[in-house]
Amino acid sequence: MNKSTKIYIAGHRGMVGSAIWRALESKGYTNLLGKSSKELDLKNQNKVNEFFDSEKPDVVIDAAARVGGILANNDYPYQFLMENMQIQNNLIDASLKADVQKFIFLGSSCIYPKFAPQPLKEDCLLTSSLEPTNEWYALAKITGVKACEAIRKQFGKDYISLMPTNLYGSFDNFDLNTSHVLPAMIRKFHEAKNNGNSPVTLWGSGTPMREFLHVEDMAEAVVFALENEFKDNLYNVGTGVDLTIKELAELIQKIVGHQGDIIWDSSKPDGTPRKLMDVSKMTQAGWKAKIGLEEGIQSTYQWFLDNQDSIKEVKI
Ligand SMILES: NC(=O)C1=CN([C@@H]2O[C@H](COP(=O)(O)OP(=O)(O)OC[C@H]3O[C@@H](n4cnc5c(N)ncnc54)[C@H](OP(=O)(O)O)[C@@H]3O)[C@@H](O)[C@H]2O)C=CC1
Ligand SMILES: C[C@H]1O[C@H](OP(=O)(O)OP(=O)(O)OC[C@H]2O[C@@H](n3cnc4c(=O)[nH]c(N)nc43)[C@H](O)[C@@H]2O)[C@@H](O)[C@@H](O)C1=O
Repeated sequence: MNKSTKIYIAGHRGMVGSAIWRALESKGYTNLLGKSSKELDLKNQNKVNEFFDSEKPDVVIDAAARVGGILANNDYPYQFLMENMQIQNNLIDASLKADVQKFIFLGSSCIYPKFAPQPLKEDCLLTSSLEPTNEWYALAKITGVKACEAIRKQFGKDYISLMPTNLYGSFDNFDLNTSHVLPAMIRKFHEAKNNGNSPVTLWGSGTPMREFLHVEDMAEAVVFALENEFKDNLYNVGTGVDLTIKELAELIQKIVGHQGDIIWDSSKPDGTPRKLMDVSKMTQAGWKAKIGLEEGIQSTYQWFLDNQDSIKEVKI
């Protein structure tokens, strides 16, 4: 890919989009384009079409979405379904009309069925029913994958979908109602440590298993996908390693240095029991994750400490 290629990163202020921006900049890409949601609401089809008409990007990376943890997904099904479909439909359709040559769509591991065989292979998509806490978000993401696949099939364009596992890192959302588990645990253990090692309440049973990928690894995967032509439309992106939520809690408790009790609140949902990615397609393509979980949590905790006054708290 030419370093002056015009690349539009939708969602460039988010955790993933900003990491992609930094990764591209550090590799010498000079023609990056981004708009905040205030400057361009991607739910507005007319505005999106006007933006594509005037800017004419060569490449589009879609890291814009309504994103949240298990509770936000469960409590706001309409926003997670509709906003995500609106954003991605407008971006994908405008890209096709504007003759964008390469489009990278970011989905999520929750597109796969709740009880699919582990590790999750790309071809288990649509083989059985979804996890109820996030089926709305998953359905939106599945339609995004299928729209890119349809364009690939019908128009022969290089539109691909990457399915990240659970992500974490700097610029994450630390709002305790809407965040994912890893930033929530960092904040809860940190605040409890500073409160005389008071007990920390976590959600569910602690038995579900999750796989975590550092956002800088995710950004590297996107750059890899940008610079290489993939033969297929759908690729999982993860580490291929998971752990229980209880093990994650003990690791974060150790890193933060909290010494109190952990209480498990069984009134909160567990979600899917396990969603470990089969990452062999990406490995065969030539990409693999580099940042270990303990190292990644340590640097994320350090980032949290350095940015406590300005941490992001997403409200819905
Ligand atoms: N975080 C995770 O664990 C995972 C994330 N993903 C996927 O990665 C992608 C990025 O997620 P992440 O970075 O974590 O999310 P963030 O919430 O950090 O960022 C999302 C970005 O989307 C933008 N956005 C949202 N709505 C609109 C809108 N209506 N118009 C314009 N822009 C909008 C926001 O822009 P602004 O800041 O300007 O408001 C924001 O910068 C998403 O597709 C998500 O589904 C997949 C798996 C796991
Ligand atoms: C990325 C992914 O993210 C979501 O799926 P999820 O993995 O279930 O989400 P999560 O990170 O919020 O929780 C993981 C596990 O952790 C437990 N848990 C314990 N204590 C806290 C806690 O304090 N906060 C949160 N959020 N979870 C907690 C929680 O009960 C669950 O068992 C989907 O939105 C989905 O759409 C999606 O794509």
